[in-house]
Amino acid sequence: MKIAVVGTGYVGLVSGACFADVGIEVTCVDIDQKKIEKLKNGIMPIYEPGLEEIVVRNYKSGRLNFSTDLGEAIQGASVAFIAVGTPPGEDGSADLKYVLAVADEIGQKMTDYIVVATKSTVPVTTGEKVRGAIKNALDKRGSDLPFAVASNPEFLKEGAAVEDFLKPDRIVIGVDDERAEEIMKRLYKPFQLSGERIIYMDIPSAEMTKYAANSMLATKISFMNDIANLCEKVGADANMVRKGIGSDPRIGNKFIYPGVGYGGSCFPKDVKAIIKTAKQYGYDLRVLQAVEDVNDDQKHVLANKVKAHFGEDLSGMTFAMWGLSFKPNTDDMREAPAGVIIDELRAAGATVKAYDPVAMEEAKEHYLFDKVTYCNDAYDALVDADALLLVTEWSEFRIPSWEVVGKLLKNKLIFDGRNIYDKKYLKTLGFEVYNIGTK
Ligand SMILES: NC(=O)C1=CN([C@@H]2O[C@H](COP(=O)(O)OP(=O)(O)OC[C@H]3O[C@@H](n4cnc5c(N)ncnc54)[C@H](O)[C@@H]3O)[C@@H](O)[C@H]2O)C=CC1
Ligand SMILES: O=C(O)[C@H]1O[C@H](OP(=O)(O)OP(=O)(O)OC[C@H]2O[C@@H](n3ccc(=O)[nH]c3=O)[C@H](O)[C@@H]2O)[C@H](O)[C@@H](O)[C@@H]1O
Repeated sequence: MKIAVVGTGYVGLVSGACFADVGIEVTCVDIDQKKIEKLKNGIMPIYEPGLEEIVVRNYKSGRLNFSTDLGEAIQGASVAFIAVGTPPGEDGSADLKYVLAVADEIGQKMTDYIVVATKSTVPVTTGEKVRGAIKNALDKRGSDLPFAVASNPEFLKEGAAVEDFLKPDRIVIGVDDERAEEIMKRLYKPFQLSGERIIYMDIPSAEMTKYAANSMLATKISFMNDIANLCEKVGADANMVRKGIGSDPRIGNKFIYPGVGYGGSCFPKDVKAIIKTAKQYGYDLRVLQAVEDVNDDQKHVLANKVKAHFGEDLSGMTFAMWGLSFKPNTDDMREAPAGVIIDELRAAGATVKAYDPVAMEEAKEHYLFDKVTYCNDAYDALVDADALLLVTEWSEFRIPSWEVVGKLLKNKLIFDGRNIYDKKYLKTLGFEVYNIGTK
């Protein structure tokens, strides 16, 4: 079986490599020539654990190819996945220009029946727009080649993307064409090792499922951040409360970790987009508006604690920051809370020395530029700093040498934005620790 994956980013590259790994012939397509050249030379454009190994292995075996030529890639392919970005437009709605450009190009270049499956996160009705764009392009050619559209939203998490793709909780397929359903069933057979994991539904429901899933997860996080902030005020311990509620399977113990707010390329944009969709239909998603508001505020919580300790004016002060990426195990800086915290500290007159195990190049080139001093290692960031701010919970930050930390910092003072440090233990070592609602 042969497929094309158009858009070779976090989702397209991982999906393409994983499909190739189970024996499918895959061509990953991108308009970014440099990215394609890098991949052909075994250089990964993103950091994702386990990705390099399966990309290189499958490229060498010939099952995985990289190209900038969409027309060639879809020749003989049963499915063309659209996996390009859907960034927020100015009004918060998902910008579909990349998705529809690909649909148009497929319509221009297809030569046989093909299933065009949208993997990008797209609002309800996009399936119809994709169908329209392909049909339009075919009409312009005077062609009536048959095709089908499908919605196949992706649920992988960055930092665990390969694992998530190879062992999905579920595979959602929105489809309204029997032939297309059969093709998708065959394609996903290798991922169904234990039991039936495909959920078939109509296309709008599949599109909505993706937004509902991300919105629910974002809701859990904002809810817990709100509760943790209250815990702090009333003298309760958010860690204990988290354990206490998480043990109820109806609530579950995942995604209820308070912190400095959710970031990343998806929760912020998808929550905005679904709110916008609802507005277009005259409906107010009040819960999700609150989720977004709480998250916007939560990104300021750590800097506010710094100011509550030192005062509003931080002129001449230096802060060490451990972690820049929006979560561990990724170099992705999109909507990373670190950016908001850095801006706030700088606006109050402070300077920031930062260290992140993998995201510093990305931060330097695309997001933070020269807003911070980038350090060689975690300890280097502490030299002459007035306090340490833990922003991303990379494993290597969990058990540092407290003796060294205490010697390098000017004050034994820590602002722990992810609740990874034991406040009581550190107190015995002479550290003062502020965190998100735990004792
Ligand atoms: N990043 C993630 O963890 C997840 C993302 N998604 C969704 O998947 C979609 C893609 O997200 P990412 O992979 O993060 O985006 P990305 O920005 O990493 O990658 C998109 C790629 O598409 C390419 N592209 C743009 N226009 C093109 C065209 N006309 N032809 C060929 N290539 C083109 C870009 O050059 C880029 O390499 C988004 O809708 C996102 O919401 C869904 C689940 C997880
Ligand atoms: O649509 C997407 O792109 C993806 O969005 C999220 O994945 P991702 O953004 O990669 O990472 P998450 O692990 O979900 O973390 C998102 C943010 O929430 C924060 N978070 C997560 C969990 C938690 O308990 N507390 C918390 O603050 C993380 O620090 C991070 O900033 C979803 O988990 C994926 O299922 C989905 O496919």
